[in-house]
Amino acid sequence: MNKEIYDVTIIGGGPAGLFSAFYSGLRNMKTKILEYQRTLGGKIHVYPQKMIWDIGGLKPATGKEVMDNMIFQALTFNPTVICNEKAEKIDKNGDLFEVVGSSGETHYSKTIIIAVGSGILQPHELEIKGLETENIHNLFYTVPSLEQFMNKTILISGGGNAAIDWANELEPIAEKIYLVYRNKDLKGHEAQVEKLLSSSVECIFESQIENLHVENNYIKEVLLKNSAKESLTKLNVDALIVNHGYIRDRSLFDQNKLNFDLDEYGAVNGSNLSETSVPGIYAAGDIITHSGKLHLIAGAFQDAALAVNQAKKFIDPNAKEKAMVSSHNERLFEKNKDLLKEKKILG
Ligand SMILES: Cc1cc2nc3c(=O)[nH]c(=O)nc-3n(C[C@H](O)[C@H](O)[C@H](O)COP(=O)(O)OP(=O)(O)OC[C@H]3O[C@@H](n4cnc5c(N)ncnc54)[C@H](O)[C@@H]3O)c2cc1C
Repeated sequence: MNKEIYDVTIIGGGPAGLFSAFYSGLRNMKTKILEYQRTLGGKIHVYPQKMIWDIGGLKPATGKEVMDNMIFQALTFNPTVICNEKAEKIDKNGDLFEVVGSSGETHYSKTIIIAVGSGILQPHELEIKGLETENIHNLFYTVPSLEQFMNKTILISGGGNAAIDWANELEPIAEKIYLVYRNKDLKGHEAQVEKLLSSSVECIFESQIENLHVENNYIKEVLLKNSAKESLTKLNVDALIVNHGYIRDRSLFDQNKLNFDLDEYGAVNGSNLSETSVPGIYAAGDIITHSGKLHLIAGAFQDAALAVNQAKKFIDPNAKEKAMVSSHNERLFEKNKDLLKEKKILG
């Protein structure tokens, strides 16, 4: 059997995995990315139309714009990308790591970067006794585009950050927004909660969805039950958006034959150089916790560059500690010439 061996296999194609792929290319490493979802981008797929302000040097951009740029950058050095592939377990055989994927394929690698974020995220689905909800066309678990909700009457169910953010973002364009939450106090960031409570969004607290009236696979009416008063209210809606949190699949660590040091929440206890407790395996992004951890995209980038530098040294102890800055990096010389010509700086 022909075993294709990679210098680094990156598990997860979100911000941490994507920047790891760019950086490992910069360091001339043969790179593979494994991603469970159909497409790269990670959890930014949950908020493609939210504005992101806190990435250094970048103008405010939507999640989708940031994601597209990160994917473009990650592909600079042509890594092998395998989507629809869940990494199910990691073993070690001699000097090589073996990642077993859901396709049945084994991926061979000298080092690994774990960039699985909070794991594979699946939304908690709405459960109504006796009702199949799968084929309902106007029931949503994410907001793929704001436009489709223009001038619509929308009910949002949930009281966490995502539900509150969606309500705030849809408020200026929707006809009417209701937000229903089973508790009294919303759980989101203070500023966003304040914004919501002073907006036209009608909040219905201590209430939950009791039933849906569905015609031809479209919800026409939602029945809400108030748990304090035991009363029922009917709402006519054009769309229902549900955010009741996510199921996080971190089964990659279930067998944990390699003895990863994990914290009580299942995150990898690592060093602030992105090392895990297993030599040759590094971690980056939301999955790793260390004393300098920054749970932002910018923090994922820093973890990723450090993880790649450590992986490079693991394979070749004589390798330089870090890559040359990109403006001097020899792998970019030719590309730089073309870009400078495009910008008419070079003739
Ligand atoms: C609503 C919301 C708004 C946010 N806003 C901002 C913001 O404005 N600015 C900011 O800096 N940050 C923001 N964040 C945080 C930011 O999105 C995360 O810090 C960042 O996505 C972490 O990147 P990651 O690559 O570590 O993980 P993720 O983005 O979660 O990517 C992990 C990837 O790994 C894949 N994966 C998981 N397990 C496996 C497996 N076993 N096999 C194969 N693939 C697997 C997943 O499918 C996923 O694609 C926000 C987060 C949320 C939820």
